Amino acid sequence: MIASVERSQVSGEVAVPPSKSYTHRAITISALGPGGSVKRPLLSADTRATIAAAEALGAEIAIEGETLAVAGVGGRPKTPDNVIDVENSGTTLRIMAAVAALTDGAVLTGDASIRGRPNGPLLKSLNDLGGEAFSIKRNDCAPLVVRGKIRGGRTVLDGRVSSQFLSALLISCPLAEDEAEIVIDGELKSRPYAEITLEMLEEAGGKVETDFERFFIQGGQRYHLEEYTVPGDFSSASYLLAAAAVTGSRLMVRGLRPSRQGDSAIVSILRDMGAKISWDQEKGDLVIEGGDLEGVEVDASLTPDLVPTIAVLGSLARGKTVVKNAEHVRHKETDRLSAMAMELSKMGADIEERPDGLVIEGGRLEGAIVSGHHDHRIVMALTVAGLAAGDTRIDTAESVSVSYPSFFEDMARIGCLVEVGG
Ligand SMILES: O=C(O)C1=C[C@@H](OP(=O)(O)O)[C@@H](O)[C@H](O)C1
Ligand SMILES: C=C(OP(=O)(O)O)C(=O)O
Repeated sequence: MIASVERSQVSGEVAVPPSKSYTHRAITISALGPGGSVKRPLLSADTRATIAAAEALGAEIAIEGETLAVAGVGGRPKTPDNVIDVENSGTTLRIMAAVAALTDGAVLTGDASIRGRPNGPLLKSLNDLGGEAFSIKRNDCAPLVVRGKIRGGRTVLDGRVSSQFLSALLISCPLAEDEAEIVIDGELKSRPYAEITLEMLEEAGGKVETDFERFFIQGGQRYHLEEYTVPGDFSSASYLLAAAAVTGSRLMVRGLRPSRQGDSAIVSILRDMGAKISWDQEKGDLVIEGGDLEGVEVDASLTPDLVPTIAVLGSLARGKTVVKNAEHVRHKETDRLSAMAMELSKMGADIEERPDGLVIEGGRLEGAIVSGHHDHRIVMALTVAGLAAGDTRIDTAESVSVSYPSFFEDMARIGCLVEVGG
């Protein structure tokens, strides 16, 4: 589908969708215990893939209005009858591969993007912990074959590629028989996502001891996540906030309470760039007023999903914006450093791709025909660019369903001139 965006202002108020990362974890951890209810979950393509995978592993999950009623497996996931298709969701692939390593085994695969994303460190660790796991094509990518059962033991995990490998092991190891020790090699990228995993495990009674270099996990644990309400998503919020910032508009964004989500850094990044922000943290209401923006330097190690948004903000700000420490942003739905450099260049941006980031000399953007690369975050970021530039067409717009299915409806409701069709 093509999204056509015209120059426009935004106004009024909008509520952010629920967090994708918390929803994945709430479903999985609830499904691994006796079950319970997950309230206000994000229902998107990625989280539906997690629901389907949890069902394949023996849980029963019913969507009842704004709640998921989960009947769990009580610590013993069952061997799936069929291949698990995670579609476009890296989080689902990594977490469910480790959960499948508690069963007799499974085959996991997904769409073309998933079949190009790396899993080497996770496969190594599952083998170190007593399981058997390999990539059919021997390229570390899906299709993956996982055979049980991990028992425990010690493994060294490369932290530089994705935190999802660690999150996956943190969720599965407590249910294995013996104690496990995970030692992180190199800088742990995207650490806040591992912190979200630990927070959710703690909610469910799971215990992990760590100084973030080593993780000690007792075996034979059980989870119980009786009821959990999913918080708002700061990565999704970044597009709404950026839309106000680049168009000089005033917007109230609701559903944003302080959170472990690393992407809550979007608030301080926008402040640093010169946007006026007032935030009632208790209510979760944030009011932003855009205007002239200044370039910033951002270390994206902890916040990879903000990079497309920051690239657009930097292209429209005065002066230089530098994004660094973002090598891992190349291993997402697409290589997002290369995709953003390519597409924003078509809109007239002065943007240079570096091995670990982007250097942008801000200025104006012009309308153009651009590609969303089948990547939800590229599509949403380019929509924001189109709001400032006008006359912009973005292909593969349907991919917003991965994390923010009502994105275009929400944008239209706050005044964005956008039409989706074809
Ligand atoms: O665990 C998670 O929920 C996620 C972890 C991050 O990935 P990496 O750890 O691979 O950087 C992030 O980019 C992704 O959108 C969601
Ligand atoms: C990279 C993302 O998710 P995942 O890794 O789950 O595909 C994302 O949502 O930007």
